Amino acid sequence: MMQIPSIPPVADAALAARLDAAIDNKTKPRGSLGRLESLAKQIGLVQQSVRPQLREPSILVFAGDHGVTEEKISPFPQSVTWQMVENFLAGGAAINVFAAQNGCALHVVDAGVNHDFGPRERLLDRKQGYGTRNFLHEPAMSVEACARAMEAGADLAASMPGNLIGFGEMGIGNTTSAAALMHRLTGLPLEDCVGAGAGMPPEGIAHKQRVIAQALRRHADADTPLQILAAFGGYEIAMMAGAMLGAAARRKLILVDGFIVTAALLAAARMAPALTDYCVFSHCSNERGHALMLSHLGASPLLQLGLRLGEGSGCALALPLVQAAAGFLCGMATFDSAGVSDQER
Ligand SMILES: O=C(O)c1ccc[n+]([C@@H]2O[C@H](COP(=O)([O-])O)[C@@H](O)[C@H]2O)c1
Ligand SMILES: Cc1cc2nc[nH]c2cc1C
Repeated sequence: MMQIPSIPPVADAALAARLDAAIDNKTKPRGSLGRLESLAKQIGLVQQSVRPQLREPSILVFAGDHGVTEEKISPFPQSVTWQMVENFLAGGAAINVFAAQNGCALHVVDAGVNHDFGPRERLLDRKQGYGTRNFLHEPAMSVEACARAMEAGADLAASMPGNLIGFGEMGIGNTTSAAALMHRLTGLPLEDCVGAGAGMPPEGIAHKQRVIAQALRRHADADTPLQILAAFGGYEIAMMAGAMLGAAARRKLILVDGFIVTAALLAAARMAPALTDYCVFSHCSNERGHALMLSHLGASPLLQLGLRLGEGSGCALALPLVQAAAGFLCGMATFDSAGVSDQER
C-alpha cells in the first residue's frame, strides 16, 4: 500500500520575515508588485531561500480513460482521449503551442488510456489499465490499484529533473469523475459540482448529474480519501494525486491547472493537508464548480481567462508569472544597492 509521504508545512517565521524584508527592500513602492509579491514569498518558503530559482520546469499531461463514458456523460467518445494523446505527441495541441512559447518541457503520461501507443518519444508509459471500470456499477478501480497508481505518480514526480511541475490531464469523461470527487470530498451540493465539461448541453448536464447521484448512492460506503478516489477516480486523477505528494515531498513547486487537476489535489490534500502550501493555482476554469473548489481550498488563482480546456494549458500560460515572481526576488536591486532613496523609511 502506498506510503503517504509526510509533507511538512512550509511556514517558517524567520524565513518569512527575511522574505518580507527582501521583497520590501526592492526598488519599488511597497506592495506594488501585488500578487507577484505573495507568490515570490510562497516560492521562497517552498525552496527555503530568499533567492529562489526555478530550474527546468516541466508540464506533465496525465491521460486516462473512464468506464463511465458508457453512460454518455461526455459529448465526445472515449477514443478522443488516445487521439488527443497522439496530437500531443505530434505537437499539434494547445498545450504544445503554449509550453513551447514559454520554453517549458512537456511530457505525456499514459496513466491508463484504452489504447496501445508503443514506445514513443515524450510518452511516459505508466499504464495502470485500459481505462477504469464504469463507476455507476462498480468502483472505478480497486483500492490497491488506486494506491499503485498514486505510487507510480509519486515516483515519477520525484524523478523529474527540475523544481517545478505543472499538472495537466486528458481524459474523456473525467469531469464526471472530478465532480463526484468534489462532492464527496467537500460536501458541497452536487449541482454546484457538475458542469458542461467538454461541452455538454443543459439537458446533458442534468443527465450527468443523475448518473453521478446514482453512483454516489452505489458507493456510499467509500469513506477514506483513498476509497473515494478508487470509487470515482480515473487512473490519471489518482496518478496526479500521488505525483503531487511526490513533488511536495521533494519541495518542488506544483502548478495546478483546472477542474480535474484541482479535484486530484482535493483528494491528495486530504491525505497530507500541507500539500496546498506547495501549490500555485494557475487559473480559475470556466467549468462550473472550479471557483467553489478553489475557495474551498482557500486558493487564489493567478489567471481568470475563461479557459476550460485542460491539458495543463493554464499552467503553461501562468508559468511566465511564476518566473517573474522568482525573477524579481533574485534579480531586482534594493534601495541600498541601487542608491535609490526610500521615502517610506
Ligand atoms: O481543466 C478544466 O477545467 C476542464 C474543464 C472542462 C473540460 N476539460 C477537459 O475536457 C475533458 C473532459 O470533459 P468531459 O466532458 O469529457 O468530462 C478532459 O480531457 C479535460 O481535460 C477540462
Ligand atoms: C478536442 C478535445 C481536446 C481536449 N483537450 C483536453 N480535453 C479535451 C477534450 C477534447 C474533446
